[in-house]
Amino acid sequence: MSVLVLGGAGYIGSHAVYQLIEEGHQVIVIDNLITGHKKAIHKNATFYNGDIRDLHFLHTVFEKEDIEAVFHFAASSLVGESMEQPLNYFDNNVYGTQQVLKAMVKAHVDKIIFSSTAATYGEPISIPLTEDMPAIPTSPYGESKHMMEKLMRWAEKSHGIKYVSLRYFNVAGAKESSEIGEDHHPETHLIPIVLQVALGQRENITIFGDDYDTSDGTCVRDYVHVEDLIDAHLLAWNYLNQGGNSLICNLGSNNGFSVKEIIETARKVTGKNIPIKTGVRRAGDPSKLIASASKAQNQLHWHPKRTSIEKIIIDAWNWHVNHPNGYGKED
Ligand SMILES: NC(=O)c1ccc[n+]([C@@H]2O[C@H](COP(=O)([O-])OP(=O)(O)OC[C@H]3O[C@@H](n4cnc5c(N)ncnc54)[C@H](O)[C@@H]3O)[C@@H](O)[C@H]2O)c1
Ligand SMILES: O=c1ccn([C@@H]2O[C@H](COP(=O)(O)OP(=O)(O)O[C@H]3O[C@H](CO)[C@H](O)[C@H](O)[C@H]3O)[C@@H](O)[C@H]2O)c(=O)[nH]1
Repeated sequence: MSVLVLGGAGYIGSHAVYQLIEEGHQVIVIDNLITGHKKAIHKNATFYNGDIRDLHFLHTVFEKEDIEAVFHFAASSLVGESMEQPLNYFDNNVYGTQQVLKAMVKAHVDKIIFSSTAATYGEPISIPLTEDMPAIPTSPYGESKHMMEKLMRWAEKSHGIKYVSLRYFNVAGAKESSEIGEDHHPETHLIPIVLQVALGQRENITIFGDDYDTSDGTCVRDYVHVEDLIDAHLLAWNYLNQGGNSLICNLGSNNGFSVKEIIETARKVTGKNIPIKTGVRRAGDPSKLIASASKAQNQLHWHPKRTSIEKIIIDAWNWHVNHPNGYGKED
């Protein structure tokens, strides 16, 4: 039997595909390559180029392949873009997931592991964030992910589909072997941008606000290594296979780093002087996001192994040095 990875050509999905194949699983990938890269897909995966909103296409894949579980990474995921194009975000993320669930019902596939986000919480009422805190998203992106969680809940009640919704905090790093890594156009995430400055591809990094109520005035985030994150997905799948109930879980480290601390660590790792500029706050940025990771530890037995911020930045740096133009030109 096979695992179906939706969005398996993207940054996080491609790491899931590699890890699943390395652990001996058969993998089917669906991706429309809107932000993903064909070259990021493991050569032993079976690839279908298509859109999760196309129900007829999904039925064809589910009929052809013997699928036992779905790992769902396919989504639009930029907070700022979602503020400008809210309806596109609901279309791709909510309608897309609805079609996936319909196809699963028809094909009698009853397990899904799904990418959610810390953006579902909105402004934190206290730190660290626990899963029982209210979800009051401040962007259409966060709202769309919260709606996806609600779709799952009702699909479980009526159709028995079990899910684990993993609320990622800030995902960073790359596969230790540097075969795959992060390549977004445009890039908006802090760590890859800082490393592009170190590589000489950008002149400086603009810090979005240094007047927050944090130790050095810059925003604090909880960074998780992409490979640790994928470990949690495999554990979540195992948990469902053992009869576990559907679950919503944070994936973070209980630990936060400020923007300035990230830049300082990147200077040490790369040995480069990374020039900074201080800019205004970015709309919608909460000052501090730190996860309580207790639920993932207790329920999934998730114990991340690559928690030092140096390790996360070293692996990201190795990817950038070995692939200065990312995946380069597509075939
Ligand atoms: N990167 C982060 O820090 C972060 C944090 C929280 C949650 N997430 C979530 O994790 C998931 C993966 O994020 P990522 O950073 O790898 O993003 P990404 O853009 O690199 O990957 C998404 C993949 O899904 C594909 N895709 C998008 N819409 C599709 C559709 N309609 N049909 C088929 N394929 C489609 C894209 O082509 C791409 O390959 C997303 O759901 C995102 O919301 C990411
Ligand atoms: O050029 C930059 C880019 C980012 N930042 C700052 O760096 C921090 C991290 O920003 P990222 O864009 O890397 O990440 P976000 O925290 O905004 O968001 C990420 O994590 C969230 C959950 O915590 C969501 O899931 C979202 O999808 C994902 O992109 C923020 O304070 C941001 O203001 C800068 O100062 N300059």
